[in-house]
Amino acid sequence: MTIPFARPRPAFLEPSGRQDASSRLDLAQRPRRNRKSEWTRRLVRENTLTAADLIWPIFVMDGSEARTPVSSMPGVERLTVDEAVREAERAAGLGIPAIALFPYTDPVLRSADGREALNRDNLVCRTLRAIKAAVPHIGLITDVALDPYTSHGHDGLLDVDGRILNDDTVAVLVEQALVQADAGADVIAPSDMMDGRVGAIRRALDAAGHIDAQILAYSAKYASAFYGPFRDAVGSNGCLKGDKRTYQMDPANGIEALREAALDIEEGADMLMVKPGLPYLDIVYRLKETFGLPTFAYQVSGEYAMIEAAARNGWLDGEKAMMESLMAFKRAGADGILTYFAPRVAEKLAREG
Ligand SMILES: NCc1[nH]cc(CCC(=O)O)c1CC(=O)O
Ligand SMILES: [Mg+2]
Repeated sequence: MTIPFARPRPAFLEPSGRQDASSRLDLAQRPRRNRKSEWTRRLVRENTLTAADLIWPIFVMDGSEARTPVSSMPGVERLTVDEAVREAERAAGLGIPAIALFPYTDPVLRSADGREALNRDNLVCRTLRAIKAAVPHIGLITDVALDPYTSHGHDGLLDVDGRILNDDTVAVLVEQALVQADAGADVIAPSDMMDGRVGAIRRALDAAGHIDAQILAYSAKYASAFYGPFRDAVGSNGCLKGDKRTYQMDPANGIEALREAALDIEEGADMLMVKPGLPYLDIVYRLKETFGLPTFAYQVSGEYAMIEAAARNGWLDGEKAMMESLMAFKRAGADGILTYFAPRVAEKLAREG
């Protein structure tokens, strides 16, 4: 009996190991040809990842000559200012263009109004000055939001009923941005998701003479479970009451991200950020396609933790997963990635050329 379309002799039965001509498909296009060996795979590769694509977020803390591990982010440590300077030197040597600073604020310095954010001698300002003095050529990015400084863990001010006061918060964020720019921040990155803060910050920076201070707007920042380990790292987990869904975006929304970005651009944003990263690659793609501004993605703490945890359990190849995840951002159109993997990736790229 003949079976329609069946091949008389499957190729794998040929003792020579060669394909039997009668089993050959008549294909004009065989995309696999371009993948047949490493040289051609390299030749046809559409995207590349280099150290210049990386922004390294680091956690700073008070004290000197010390590092403390962040338990939910294996391999990540909080650094005292002097150690942060050392790491900034290392990053610059590896070709990483910029560092983003996040402070672990002593609980006694946290208050309902987050006033430590405006202290010209706070941890972030001291770190900015120390790195600027020692490593003048690395870009310094600071986060504008009140959550590292508030006793309730929210990014803004609350009224008596626990509601966020948008416009009063913006007034404080403007002051926070000025304090950071005065201390040497090159890029001001509002991550708070208040309405109107980019415009207010732009006007205030310009009025104060910080015309060249860039604004990296966290335009599409989602209310995400993937920030958990970060809140550990900056010590706001214990104090956060409720959630951030009245200001951070609903993970179900995509078109809204376009609107948020359009507003931030009108208000003066130089660069856009999408956060988290991997679960929101569609947003990265749409923002880049629609606006064409430099667009970054934040591979957040939970994304880092997932890869690290699986790798440390032997469940996946951590280094390969790290590289693949970062390449995915480039493929989606990101100009760069904020990632806790930054120094590891840069070292790997330097090793492998
Ligand atoms: N302004 C807060 C802020 N800035 C960066 C992150 C998260 C980054 C990460 O998870 O790595 C958060 C967390 C939050 O919104 O609660
Ligand atoms: Mg907005």
